[in-house]
Amino acid sequence: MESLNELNQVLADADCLATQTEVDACLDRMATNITKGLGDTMPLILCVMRGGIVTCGSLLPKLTFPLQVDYVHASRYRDKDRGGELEWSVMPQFELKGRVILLVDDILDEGHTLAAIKAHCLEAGAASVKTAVLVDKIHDRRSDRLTKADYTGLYTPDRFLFGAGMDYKGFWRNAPGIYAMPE
Ligand SMILES: O=P(O)(O)OC[C@H]1O[C@H](OP(=O)(O)OP(=O)(O)O)[C@H](O)[C@@H]1O
Ligand code: HPA
Repeated sequence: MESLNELNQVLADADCLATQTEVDACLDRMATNITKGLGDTMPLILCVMRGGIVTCGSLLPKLTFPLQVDYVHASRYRDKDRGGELEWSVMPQFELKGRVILLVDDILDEGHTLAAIKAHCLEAGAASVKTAVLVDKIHDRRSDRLTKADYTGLYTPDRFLFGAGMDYKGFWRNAPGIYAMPE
């Protein structure tokens, strides 16, 4: 386990790529576009735990139309900075058949996580599955199963990020804004 000093130093040494004010502006834009696209579909919002909790929790009060909320828990990084096999811990509990679904996550990195969850929802009979991410990381390792999200907050360079739901070794999901580890 990292020490308190080490974790405080991580934040102090990191580069802030987006302040909380900038993140909030991105969330406002996303909410406007989601409302335009899904406002009359009574969608089921699926929060992708754990990273999606901050983006989803921040977006929900900005979506002023009827919707339902559930979550999935799937992880492929755990506390590491490289992705592995996707491990599902919790499947959605709501019936997915016939539903318009919006998957909400913190980051689209290589794309395997959202691609797999989207495929699961479609196999379960969802009418359509859209994706919303706060961050899209720019690089050439993106899975061709999901090259871009339907709703994106902002784009970042290919650096290890934390804050706004994204973790550094399990910590700092709560950091206000988006931070990159020093290069
Ligand atoms: O596009 P990908 O390369 O698949 O990576 C994106 C996923 O990685 C992170 O989850 P992680 O596996 O770290 O679990 P967490 O949500 O518990 O942090 C993040 O929250 C996304 O769900
Ligand atoms: O850059 C990242 N930071 C934290 N979690 C992540 N999951 C995928 N990419 C990242």
